[in-house]
Amino acid sequence: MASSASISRPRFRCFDPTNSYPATLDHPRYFSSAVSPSSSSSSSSPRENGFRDTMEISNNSVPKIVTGEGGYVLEDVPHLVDYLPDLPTYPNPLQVNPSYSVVKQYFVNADDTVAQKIVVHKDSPRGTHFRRSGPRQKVYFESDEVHACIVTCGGLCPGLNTVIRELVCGLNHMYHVKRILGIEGGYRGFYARNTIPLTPKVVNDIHKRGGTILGTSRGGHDTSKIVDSIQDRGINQVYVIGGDGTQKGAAVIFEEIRRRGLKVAVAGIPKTIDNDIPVIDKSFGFDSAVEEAQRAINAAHVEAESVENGIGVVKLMGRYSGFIAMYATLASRDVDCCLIPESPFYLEGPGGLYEYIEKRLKEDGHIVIVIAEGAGEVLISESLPKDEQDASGNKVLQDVGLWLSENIKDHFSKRRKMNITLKYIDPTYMIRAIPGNASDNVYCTLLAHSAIHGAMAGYTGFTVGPVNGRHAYIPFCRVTERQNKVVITDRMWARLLSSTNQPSFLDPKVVAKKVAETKEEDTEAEAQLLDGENHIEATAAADPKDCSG
Ligand SMILES: Nc1ncnc2c1ncn2[C@@H]1O[C@H](COP(=O)(O)OP(=O)(O)OP(=O)(O)O)[C@@H](O)[C@H]1O
Ligand SMILES: O=P(O)(O)OC[C@H]1O[C@](O)(CO)[C@@H](O)[C@@H]1O
Ligand SMILES: [Mg+2]
Repeated sequence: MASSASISRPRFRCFDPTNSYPATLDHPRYFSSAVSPSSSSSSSSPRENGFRDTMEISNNSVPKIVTGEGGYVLEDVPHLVDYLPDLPTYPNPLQVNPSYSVVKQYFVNADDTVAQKIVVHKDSPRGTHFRRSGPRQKVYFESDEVHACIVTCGGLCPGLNTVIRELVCGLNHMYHVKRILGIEGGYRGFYARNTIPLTPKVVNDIHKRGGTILGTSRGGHDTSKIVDSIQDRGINQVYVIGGDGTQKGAAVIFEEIRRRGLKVAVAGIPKTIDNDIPVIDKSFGFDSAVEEAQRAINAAHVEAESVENGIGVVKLMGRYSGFIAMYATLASRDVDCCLIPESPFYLEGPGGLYEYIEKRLKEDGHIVIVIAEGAGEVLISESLPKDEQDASGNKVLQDVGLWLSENIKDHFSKRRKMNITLKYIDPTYMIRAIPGNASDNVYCTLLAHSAIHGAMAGYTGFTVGPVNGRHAYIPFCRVTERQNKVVITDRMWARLLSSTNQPSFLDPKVVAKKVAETKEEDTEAEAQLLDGENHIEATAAADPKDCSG
């Protein structure tokens, strides 16, 4: 837990195993939450800079927490020397790379950490930080020793091929790595499929294509078979691209690798079109999806306004999080109603959806509704109960767009005897299959490079991603412990409501309850809103979470 900076304790130095100089965090306490700071079970390993007594690292994979003055907390990521203390280091080849050696301060300072909260009050604690990503002076792999592999898992997402390309080119161009394997067909490909040798030439123009050249899958995560395959093939850097399930799978692989004492770095690159991964500012592919969704919304609008009482319904992806629907709605300005999983709605009666549709039809002659695929889950499962799961254990959702369209037609044609024309558009898989747009492609480069620099520097068991605009290494557990969701008591959702003029579908008592719940449980969600708004009053405690369980 964050301790008061006023407590007097010895001045320690924070060890960064990848720089030749010690970091100088004031009064940090370097410990694992499972091992008391006074225990010294695993800290006696010699380090090349001689700082072996300045820290304690657990043999167990538990959060590495450094606390400092003013409520400063660093949630650090594992490093290979945590369990392989005698690893040699090498100068980073970028030191003599003509492109990079001229860049002032190209190497990341050992003390650099990235704050999770950037809106603070005068007396608020400094709060949680993550290790800043980027190249280190020293690396733990020689270039010709590296045997990397890349795997893509879960659903498709714009930009997947760009990340693959940038990993291959980055490893090759920056670190002269020649041996890179593509694992075909997701996790199961480690033990059930062939591998593809990846070179810059092979991946040269794959960023122009949607999907993943490696293929993907759900399910099939057999940890020991996967780690056997890694060990048998002599792979020592594993780059895993995928969503929350994939990052959980990567965490288990990392644990097994650590248990076997292998010199293998495991780096996760978060992929989620739904933007449901927490901590990071946003996920790659999200901007592309929002942009592509405009075409479907535009079509729905054109259809709806061309006929009498025209209703356009567009379904967008978002199993548990309505970010795509919310941002596509805000961007389009043609949408009259946006329905997302986080905001329950109802159809009948005063303040309900039917009443609102009728009002819009009377006033404007048409209405466009955007619905996220996970919205109205309670309503739909009441009328069409179904309990199916995909191979990864995710609930298979019914087609809420179709369900809503049928219900609207039924209500207005049969019960209200109104002549309506409804067009339902489901562009979900068309959106998911496009290549990344320009901004996502640049973002993918940064993610890939962060992952490469981290693995080369010996970090492992981490996910990369921007936190308040600065790229950081985030422990797996922090991105898998919960899902990122739209906070409907936040200003962004209020902006949407004021832009569409739709009812909130919530009575004031429910809103008050939501506000209370948000403050209690979901303090971090607010810290990484896409527009960068923070609610520090809800996060003042800044306690590091033990997400080891
Ligand atoms: N708890 C877990 N432990 C180990 N492996 C897991 C776990 N959850 C999911 N996986 C594995 O991760 C892979 C991807 O999971 P999943 O299908 O849920 O997609 P995802 O990564 O969450 O992406 P998407 O955003 O498309 O859903 C699958 O191969 C699955 O078996
Ligand atoms: O049809 P699939 O491959 O199961 O994917 C559908 C799911 O994948 C996602 O796009 C996440 O990748 C969800 O929005 C959606 O529910
Ligand atoms: Mg998932």
